Amino acid sequence: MESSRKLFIGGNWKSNLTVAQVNAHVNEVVNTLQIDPAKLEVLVAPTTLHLAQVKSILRPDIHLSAQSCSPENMGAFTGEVAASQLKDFGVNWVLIGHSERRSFFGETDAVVAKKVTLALAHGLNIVLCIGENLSEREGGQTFDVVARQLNAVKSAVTDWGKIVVAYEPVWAIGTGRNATPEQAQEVHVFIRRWFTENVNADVAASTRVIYGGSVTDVNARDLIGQPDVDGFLIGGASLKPAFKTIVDVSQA
Ligand SMILES: O=C[C@H](O)COP(=O)(O)O
Repeated sequence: MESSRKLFIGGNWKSNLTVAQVNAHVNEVVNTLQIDPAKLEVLVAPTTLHLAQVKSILRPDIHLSAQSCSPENMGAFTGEVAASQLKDFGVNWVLIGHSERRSFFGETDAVVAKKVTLALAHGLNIVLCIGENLSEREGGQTFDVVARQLNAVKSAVTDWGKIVVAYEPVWAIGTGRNATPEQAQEVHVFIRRWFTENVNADVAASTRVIYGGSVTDVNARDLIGQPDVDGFLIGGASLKPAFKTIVDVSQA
């Protein structure tokens, strides 16, 4: 990355870790990260069940995030946690639109937009996840899919300053097959152009666009070297000591 945008690295723990493992990982890895606050913001997203535990031990300079929020306000919605409840509890970030929510739990673009509306209404910051699946990439539809997913939230977003966009090609998530630096850069440039054409040049220049999909301590350096890759959303490697190495090489 070569810009005035501050780097952003998120660890999405997905549906992983026990209570004991959460304690060990926060104490031994997350809380020992070396973070230059002028250069980098770091976020961790444990399961909803572990938010309280992590909140009680996490370093205050690291953002705590939920992995999802309800598309509805508080009320009779069994199993859901409302954006207002996250905010009330002291969680200021939420991941929205992750491909696992979209593909395994049927979250449509419309549901994603409802969540974005409520999250912003209640003052949350959002990591908005977008990206194409393998057949869409092979069919040459990557830009169409990414544009469709951005168009779906456009009218819901009242403040792009509260949003980090995570480009996560589905075919790269958890597969060990990361996008090449050139593939990531190409889509990030497209996303920035979408901002120029659909929002404005300031938002295009200032919005962080991070990459997710099989990021490791081995490939992070090359990916972060791309001018429009502003950081990472990391799944598997965020559960390991490799997270520390990724943070280190990204700031170097
Ligand atoms: O949210 C994170 C992404 O799904 C990437 O997961 P991964 O690093 O395990 O491929």
